[in-house]
Amino acid sequence: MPVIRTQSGASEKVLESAQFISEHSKDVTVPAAGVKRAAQKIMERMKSTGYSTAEWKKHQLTPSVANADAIEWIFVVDALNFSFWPSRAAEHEQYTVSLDGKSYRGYWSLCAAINRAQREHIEITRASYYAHASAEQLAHVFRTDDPAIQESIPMLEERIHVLHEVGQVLLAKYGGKFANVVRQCQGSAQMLVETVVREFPCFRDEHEFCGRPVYLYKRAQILVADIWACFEGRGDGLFNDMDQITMFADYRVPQALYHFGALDYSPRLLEYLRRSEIAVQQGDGSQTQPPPQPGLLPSGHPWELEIRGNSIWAVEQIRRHIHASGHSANAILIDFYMWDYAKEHTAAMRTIPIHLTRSKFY
Ligand SMILES: Nc1nc2c(c(CN[C@H]3C=C[C@H](O)[C@@H]3O)cn2[C@@H]2O[C@H](COP(=O)(O)O)[C@@H](O)[C@H]2O)c(=O)[nH]1
Repeated sequence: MPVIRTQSGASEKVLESAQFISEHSKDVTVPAAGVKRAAQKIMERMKSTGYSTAEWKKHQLTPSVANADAIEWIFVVDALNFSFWPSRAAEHEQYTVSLDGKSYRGYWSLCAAINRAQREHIEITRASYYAHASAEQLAHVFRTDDPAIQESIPMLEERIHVLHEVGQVLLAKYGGKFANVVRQCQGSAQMLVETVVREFPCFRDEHEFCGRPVYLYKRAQILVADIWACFEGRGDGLFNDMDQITMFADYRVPQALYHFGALDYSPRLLEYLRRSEIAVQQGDGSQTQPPPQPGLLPSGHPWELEIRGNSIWAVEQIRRHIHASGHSANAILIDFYMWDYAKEHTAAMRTIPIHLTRSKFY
């Protein structure tokens, strides 16, 4: 019997936070013309490719079978699914993992590292392993192809802490299996998001904006969405309230939204981001321009929250426009499409600066 929700669920808190951020933003807006352009592009794509959850398992790195092992794989990946942003500009210096003759960077390098470990008979998706694995063992799992030229996986210490934290909770309370957490939520995506942020602190993507708490819950929502997509909305992936899940406020989809004109930045924010990017790219100290304020945009900075909150709000406006045009698409499929678009059009996206904060939240 599916759970009937009463108080506002986690994703409703996210959408309400996004609206509040958008209404109180000074440097980021959601232009209606860009929303319309993006909605039309997405509807064209959905008509031509029939974009659906079936796409999820087609990638060579995602599980090809929807079963209990896939849930544990998704949980470990989404617990670590943050901040692959390189600190140097040269692509060949970015953290890279190769598998079956292909090299992967960014999010896919994480998936490749997990799959490589499994090939090496390291039980990286078992809580009994990662809850207590040593820093050396995990540094080996997330090693680069070539430490001589490539930087290490960003934020390795945070990733080790995250694995220990989530693994020990799973062992103590859920028999070591995230599948048990899923099944306890009886088909409610909202309950699962709430349970994840309650039980696993590293998923608590919560901040303060204009003096009040705001909730973004990017990784907790993408975790639920990946399970839903992997199982194509059936079995353990059957949730009765998936349409409440919002866009996942990462650092790629904002680029695609800006590219479509569904997100716009003030001149001063754009100038800051561009200078920060130059500062980061010339990280060897030979900076031709004075660096912006000391350090980069700190995590939780109003500008970072304006970009993330308006991204969620922009996707919601796109979803409403698609719905008003007589088509249906939830925020998840719109998000997946925008993320894949950003990855396919990397060159075009490169001209669009993003906030360069590294954070374990996204
Ligand atoms: N909003 C949103 N953010 C997403 C994803 C995904 C992967 N999902 C795909 C996997 C299977 C399905 O086919 C999905 O399409 C990763 N990320 C985020 O991007 C950032 C990494 O970027 P780069 O450094 O360029 O690889 C990082 O914050 C990561 O958390 C998504 O779907 N939506």
